[in-house]
Amino acid sequence: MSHFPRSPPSGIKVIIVGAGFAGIAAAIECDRKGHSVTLLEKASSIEEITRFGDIISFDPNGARHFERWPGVIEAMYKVARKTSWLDLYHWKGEFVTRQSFADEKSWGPRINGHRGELYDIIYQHAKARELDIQLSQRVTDYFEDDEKAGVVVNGERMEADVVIAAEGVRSRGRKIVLGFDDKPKSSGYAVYRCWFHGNTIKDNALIRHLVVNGDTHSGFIGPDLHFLVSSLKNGKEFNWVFTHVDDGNIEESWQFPGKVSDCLKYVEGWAPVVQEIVRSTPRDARLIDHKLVFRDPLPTFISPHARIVLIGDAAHPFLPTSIQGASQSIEDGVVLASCLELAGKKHVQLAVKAHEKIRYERVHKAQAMGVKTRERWHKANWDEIKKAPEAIHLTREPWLLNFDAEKDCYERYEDVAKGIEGQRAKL
Ligand SMILES: Cc1cc2nc3c(=O)[nH]c(=O)nc-3n(C[C@H](O)[C@H](O)[C@H](O)COP(=O)(O)OP(=O)(O)OC[C@H]3O[C@@H](n4cnc5c(N)ncnc54)[C@H](O)[C@@H]3O)c2cc1C
Repeated sequence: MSHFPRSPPSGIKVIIVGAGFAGIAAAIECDRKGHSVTLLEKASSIEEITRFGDIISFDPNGARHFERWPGVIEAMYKVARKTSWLDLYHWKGEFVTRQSFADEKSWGPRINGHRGELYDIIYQHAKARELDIQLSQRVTDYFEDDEKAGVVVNGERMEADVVIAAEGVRSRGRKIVLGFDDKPKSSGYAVYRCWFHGNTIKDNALIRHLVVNGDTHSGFIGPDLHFLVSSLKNGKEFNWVFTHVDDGNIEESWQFPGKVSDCLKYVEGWAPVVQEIVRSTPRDARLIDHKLVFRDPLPTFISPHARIVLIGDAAHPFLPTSIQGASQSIEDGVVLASCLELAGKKHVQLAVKAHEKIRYERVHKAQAMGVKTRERWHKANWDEIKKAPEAIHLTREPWLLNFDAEKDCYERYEDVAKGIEGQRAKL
């Protein structure tokens, strides 16, 4: 048993499928709340999980939970970007506005950094907690009845009180929850993403300012495209991403290679700085073209017997412009673990139903914000923006960001649970 603070054992056995941010956060939170956890991940090594990806963002509503995992937030601060602003430019290069996030300090920490590095910090914490994390475990099926739930993994059945399906956008858990196979659709957008050493451009007169003045964070907004650039670790590392209209061919993978020549076509006529950033991408840099999938909001996150729960991208994939995908996936684990703690082993199904009630509306409200920001950016009316530049600021609302999912759950659980029981009594 690890030395980290932990509630008394609840006797609740939880299987979690997928050790992405949603799964690993749920595992840590379940451990904190005294549940017994097995985390199954199909990747065969931690390197396989951390190898892919680039910039990822946790807003205060997500990152505040890292403060409760000893040592995690301190380690993250060392590798995270140290900016408290976003500089926004017209696509031809004219500076428009600086959005400051400094006032949000009291809402909690903001963490923006390399997905692999941040993940590794959480993973090491999970290991230090002595969690049962099993790699090379590809779950192929789910089952449940009124008494238990389980998974089929490597041909074997494994059972628990609750199963959490956290396998990302291609979740197999969706089938048992929805009752049918829900195929992803193209969102009509894709993202080119790239990360390389800041040194590569430190002698390039046109763009060196992006890496020789400490950390930076800028966005260039144009018709149907936005281009975000940032530097971290005092300019030692550099990354750019841009969302663009896509042909609808969904290759739902983070490994689809992109080409600089293709990227340049999208930014033809854009500010010389933007074109130079793309042109300067080293040949050996990891440049990927990630097709964004669209999924209709699910009618439910939980299975008919309320013993299997979808969390993270499996339940609700987010657009990058929402900047909430990762944070909401952390909130999911926090709320589910808390509901199970408050309900106790005898009322696991009530806990699962309460989790859904607590999460459903908030998650969908947050999802809708990503669409709004993308529309405001891609269809910007520049005459109007000249008069009121803050019209292209990211929407930063306290209901979403100044929010403690654990506290909220502790406060609301009893009422929510009573509501569910009341409804059942009426049937
Ligand atoms: C490789 C990768 C790179 C990414 N890079 C970025 C990025 O750079 N920036 C960004 O903003 N977002 C990125 N994302 C998405 C981001 O991590 C998620 O949107 C968000 O963090 C929610 O995470 P999640 O845990 O729900 O899903 P995911 O992060 O997709 O994690 C799902 C996990 O489940 C595992 N899994 C899937 N199927 C099974 C199965 N049948 N059995 C067992 N395990 C299974 C997967 O291997 C994966 O580890 C990336 C996702 C992945 C998988």
